[in-house]
Amino acid sequence: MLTGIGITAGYQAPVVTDVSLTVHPGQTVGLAGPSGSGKSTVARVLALLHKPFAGTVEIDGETVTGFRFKARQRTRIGVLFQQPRLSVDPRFTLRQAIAEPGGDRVDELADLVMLTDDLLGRRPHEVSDGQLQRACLARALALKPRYLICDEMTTMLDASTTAALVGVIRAYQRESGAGVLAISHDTTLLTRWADETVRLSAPLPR
Ligand SMILES: Nc1ncnc2c1ncn2[C@@H]1O[C@H](COP(=O)(O)OP(=O)(O)OP(=O)(O)O)[C@@H](O)[C@H]1O
Repeated sequence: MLTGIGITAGYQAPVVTDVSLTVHPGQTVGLAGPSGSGKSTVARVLALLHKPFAGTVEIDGETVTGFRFKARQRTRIGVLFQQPRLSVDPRFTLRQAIAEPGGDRVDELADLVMLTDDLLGRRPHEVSDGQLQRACLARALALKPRYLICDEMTTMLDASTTAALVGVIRAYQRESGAGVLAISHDTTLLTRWADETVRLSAPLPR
C-alpha cells in the first residue's frame, strides 16, 4: 500500500491539512478537487518529492524517512506530470529519455507505448506533446514501479492519446499489480478510470 496519513503540507503556509489516502496494489485512486486545492502538492508528497509539515507516508508498510533524493524508496514510485516538456532534458532523444532511469528495456517499453524507431531518434522539440508523454510513460515504467502517480497526465492530450495511455497503464497494472494515483480535473475520466476518488475541498481563503 502507498499511504499518506494526516498529511499537512504546503510552502510558506500549509495548502492541505490532515489529508489521508491509501492506494492499494492493483487499485486506481482518483484525486480530484478545485484548482488550488492542493492536488499536486499531495501528489508530490506521495511521490517523495516534497516533505510535508506533518504526517507520514508509508510504502508497503515502510515509513518514508527521507524525501527528495532518497533513491531506494523513490524508485518504487513512478511519476507522470502534466507538461512532459518540463520533465525531459531537451538535449535527449526520446530513446535517451526512456533509458535515463537505467535498465535495458528501451525497445520493449517503446513498443508498449507505441513509439516507432523514427520517433525514438528525435528530440522533444521534434515531437508532439502526446508523443513526448508516451516517452515519459515509458520512462516512468522503466524501473517497474509498485505505484504510479499521474498528475494531470492527460490535460495536454487529445481523447485518443488519453485513451491509449490509460490503456497502457491499465495493462501494466494487470500484469504487475501496481497501484495508481490519478489526478485529474476531468471527472468523466476519473469516473471511468478510478476505482474510487478522493476529493480535496476548496482552498482556504488567505
Ligand atoms: N512551489 C510553490 N511555492 C509556493 N506556492 C505553491 C507552490 N506550488 C503550489 N503552490 C500553491 O499551493 C496551492 C496549491 O497548489 P497545487 O498545485 O497543489 O493545487 P492543485 O489542486 O494541484 O491546483 P491545479 O488544479 O490548479 O493544478 C496554490 O495556492 C499554489 O499557488
